[in-house]
Parts: sequence; C-alpha cells; structure tokens
Amino acid sequence: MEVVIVPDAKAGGELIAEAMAQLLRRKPDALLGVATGSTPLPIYEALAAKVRTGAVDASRARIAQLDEYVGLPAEHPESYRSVLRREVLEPLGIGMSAFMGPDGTAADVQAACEAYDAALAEAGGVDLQLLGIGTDGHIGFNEPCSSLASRTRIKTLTEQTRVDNARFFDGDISQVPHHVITQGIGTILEARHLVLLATGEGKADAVAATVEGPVAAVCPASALQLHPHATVVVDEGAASKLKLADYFRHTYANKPDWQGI
Ligand SMILES: N[C@@H]1[C@@H](O)[C@H](O)[C@@H](COP(=O)(O)O)O[C@@H]1O
Repeated sequence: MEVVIVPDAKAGGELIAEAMAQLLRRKPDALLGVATGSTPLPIYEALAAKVRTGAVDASRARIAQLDEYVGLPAEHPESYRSVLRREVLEPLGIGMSAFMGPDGTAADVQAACEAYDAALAEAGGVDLQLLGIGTDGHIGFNEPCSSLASRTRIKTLTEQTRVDNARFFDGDISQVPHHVITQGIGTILEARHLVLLATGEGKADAVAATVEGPVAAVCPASALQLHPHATVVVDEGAASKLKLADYFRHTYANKPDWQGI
C-alpha cells in the first residue's frame, strides 16, 4: 500500500485526477469505478477541468458505480445513480450508455447484486476504483465486520452512517434508507488499482486503522492491505494519526518521477 500525504483536498483531487487522465490516455475506454460522498468531488472537478482544456479525452470512458441505496427511485436526486450522473457523467461528457450500476429498485435484490458482479466481470473488470472512507472505516457501504471476501450484496446501514449521510437528505435521518447495495470487499479487491482519498481530521482514526492497523473486518478499508496496487491519498488532517507519516512523506518525495501513483 502506498500512502501519499497531500497538503489539502484540492491537491489530492488533482493528483488522483492526473492518475485517471494517464490511465485514459493509455486506455481510452477504461472502466472507472467511482464513489459518492463529499470527498471525491475535488477529483471529479479536477478531471472535468482536464477534459474542458483538452488535456484528456474521457468520451470513451466507462463508469461503474460502487454502491446504491435500496428503494430510492433511480430519478431521486440522492440516489447514487443521480448523484453520479450530476457529478461525474455530465461534467465529463459521458452518456448513460457507458454507465453501469446495481439496480436499487429491483424486486429481487439478490439477483440484481449477482447480475452486477457478473456485469463487472463481463466488462473486463474495473481498471481504477475510487474509494472514500466512512468514519467507521467502511468502503462502499461495507460496514464493520463485512466479510473481506464479500461479493455485491444488500447491507443494513449503521446508525452512524445514516447520521453521517442525513446531510444529503435535508438533515432528516428518517429519509435515509436503512438498506443499500454495495460492491463487496472481494469485488472491490478485483479492481486493478484501488485509490482511496480521505480528507479532514474526522477520518484520521479510520485512516490510521486502515493503514497501520491489522487487516481486520472490523475496519473494512484495511482490506486494501491485501491489494497489490492500492494508493491511499490523505490530507494533513486525515494523516494526523499516522505514526509512520514521516516515512510515507520521505518515500513519496523520493519516488521516481515517472512512476505515478
Ligand atoms: N457509500 C458512501 C461511501 O462510498 C463514502 O466513502 C462515505 C464517506 O463519505 P464522505 O466522503 O462524504 O465522507 O459515504 C458513503 O457512506
């Protein structure tokens, strides 16, 4: 696992957007796994800016969703499908025909989950998967004690996650669904490159457990330690509880320029 400490969220967004741009220059139809939440927004803004200036062409990119609320109609403004359409597809000029995600309104949720895992494999697998992290260490919606081998499936949210996400529902927790579909941890680990961005002191404990704690289902993000190409990008606040921060700074500062993340 590589840990990159950046000065702020904007710098993290720029670094990751450049890695995505480099991938798209190599593989224009790359399958990009995208995450929701506030944290990845600087990545999407930086990538959209590159598209606008012609620094990269994202028109052939394909987009895969990480997770979704169960029961919200697809057109609900806070369904993750709607959020991603607004925040990723439209700014990058990518049509919905290049988008894939689980169906949160399916009558048979389990079948929809299995169909999504199969579709990801059929599409050749995710090339680069963006991840945020919950305050409890969750990735996607894999809450603590999710199996590290899990596949896409339905999960029940913890109250903390519902409280954290109520801000997207007018601060009204009663509007936050209890159930979600999420790519499993085993599914996520199949992506070729995992890039987790965490910003702010509120994520510092979760980041420390992810990077320096044991691999343990109680901190789902710690599964990144099992991946051969995982990059954790953190700002100073999110890095503030890392005991090895100086080591990570030194290693990244002395990395060969050509290597990227
Ligand atoms: N399902 C999403 C996660 O993918 C995201 O990482 C997390 C953190 O969100 P934020 O970046 O807003 O802190 O929120 C939700 O739970």
